[in-house]
Amino acid sequence: MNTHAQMSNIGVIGLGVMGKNLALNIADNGYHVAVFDLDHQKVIATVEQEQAERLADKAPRMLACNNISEMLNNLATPRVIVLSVPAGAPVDGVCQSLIEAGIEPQDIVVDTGNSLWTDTVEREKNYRSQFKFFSSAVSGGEVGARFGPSLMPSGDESAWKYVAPVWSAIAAKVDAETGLPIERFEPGNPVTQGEPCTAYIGPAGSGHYVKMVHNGIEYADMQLICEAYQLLSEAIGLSAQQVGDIFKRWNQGSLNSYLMGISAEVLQQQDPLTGKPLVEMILDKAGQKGTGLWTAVSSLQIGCPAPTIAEAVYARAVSTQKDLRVQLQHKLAGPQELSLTDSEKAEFIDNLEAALYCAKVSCYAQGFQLMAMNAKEQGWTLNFAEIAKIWRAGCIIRATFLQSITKAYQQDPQLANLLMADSFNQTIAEKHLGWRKTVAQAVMAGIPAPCISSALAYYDSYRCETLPANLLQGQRDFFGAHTFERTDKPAGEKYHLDWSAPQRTLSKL
Ligand SMILES: NC(=O)C1=CN([C@@H]2O[C@H](COP(=O)(O)OP(=O)(O)OC[C@H]3O[C@@H](n4cnc5c(N)ncnc54)[C@H](OP(=O)(O)O)[C@@H]3O)[C@@H](O)[C@H]2O)C=CC1
Ligand SMILES: O=C(CO)[C@H](O)[C@H](O)COP(=O)(O)O
Repeated sequence: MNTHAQMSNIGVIGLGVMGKNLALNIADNGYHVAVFDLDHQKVIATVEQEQAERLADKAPRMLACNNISEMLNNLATPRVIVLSVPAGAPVDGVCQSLIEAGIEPQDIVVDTGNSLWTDTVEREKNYRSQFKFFSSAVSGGEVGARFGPSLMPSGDESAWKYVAPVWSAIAAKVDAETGLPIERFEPGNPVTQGEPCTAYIGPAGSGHYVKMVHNGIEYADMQLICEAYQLLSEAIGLSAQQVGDIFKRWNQGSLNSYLMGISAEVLQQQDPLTGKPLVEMILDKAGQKGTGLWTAVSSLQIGCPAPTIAEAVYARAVSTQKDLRVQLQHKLAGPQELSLTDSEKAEFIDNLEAALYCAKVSCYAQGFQLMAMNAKEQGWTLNFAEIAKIWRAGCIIRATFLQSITKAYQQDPQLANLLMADSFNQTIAEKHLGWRKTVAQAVMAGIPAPCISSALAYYDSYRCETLPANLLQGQRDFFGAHTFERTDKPAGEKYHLDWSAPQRTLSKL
């Protein structure tokens, strides 16, 4: 990359939560960054933060731009411009401004937002003659963007070769042997050793698809933990503090994950206004920006079951219907509260730990299978061991567990489903009774656990050689002459029974 002293190496447009921190991270790694946002206060704040955090012996690395033309004029060529603006129309708005400001065909625009993957495919085609539209989905939130996110780049391979050194520098790092994150949260002192959590994913759109599924899994992972919280609170009456302690303990074992760790912290935070647990003062209406929904929609469109991800989206939807829940709470009959002895409570907690682990495997199995099926449809070759590897640090779903997924796909890159991997199905064999008891007790206590239970239904469905879809095909043939295949005849041969005729004759179509 050209590092002419007066020119910046990279431009960042959009200095919100992610863009500002990505810009600071890039500067920490020795690159000169030109920054722009519609809100000039954010430009000034970013430059001032770089100034405040920079070591005294270092030269400034952040250039404030008043407009996009100024940015283009101050970037070494070919120019690399990172977009960190909200997904949708703002991305095209900025691309249009870049065209008007004179961006050139060899320049590279990298969309790091949570764009819909099909939009990315279209943009790559639409902007091809004006510049190279590249994408690199990012996960890690504010802290990840600042000190090392997980990055999922895809698109033009020449663009990737050009930006790869920067991406490797700014990405989160893991220890190659253990797969554990190497973290340091010090401005001006980035982690330089270890394996970077970034890898070229594939053709345009594939990185955003993989990030979308990451977020779908994120939704399910979060909801699973929330269900555990509700079960521990309502079925056995633990306080938020006590649930936090259990989560901290689980976070030392096979359930270790960033989300488990932060959930414990949230549960144990005191409300500065009331002194009560903050979680009890937070309104139980969940927000969403769309990536979980897109994952569920994609699974339905492709016909790849991802019920736990879909249930996580529905759980957020039902949470927003607070008024209706308030009205119905006294109208709908429910069972009596569970009455458990101390030893039964201890067993309940152990079973729940097993249930969470098994449900997590089920949910990742759904996400990885979805990626595989869409990749097949799109003609992408995805490397699932690499995908699991780059999720081991930096991203929101980072977890020790991802090292086992990496190994499973390294052993068999063509694994049809994670449940086929012996490392997982053998562990589930040891734990599934706890999972089943948890679901049964949740049902008997009348406490909703849509993700824990749908993950079990998914698992059990794959244990069935025969599903009742035979009856379903019979129903379809009965009312709509939709035909059926027979178990004793070659696949593809269609049969129909004349249900309305007294003789009910069978015909081969
Ligand atoms: N927050 C997170 O944890 C994560 C977010 N993402 C994705 O990254 C992207 C950015 O997210 P985030 O930083 O949270 O969002 P923010 O809303 O915090 O920041 C977006 C910034 O872009 C600015 N902006 C909007 N339009 C333009 C434009 N045309 N030209 C210049 N600047 C513009 C906004 O300015 P203004 O406010 O004045 O409109 C704002 O400062 C989104 O796609 C998001 O989904 C991805 C991973 C994690
Ligand atoms: O991409 C992310 C992390 O990986 C974001 O945090 C995501 O925007 C969160 O999604 P939602 O607002 O729908 O919960």
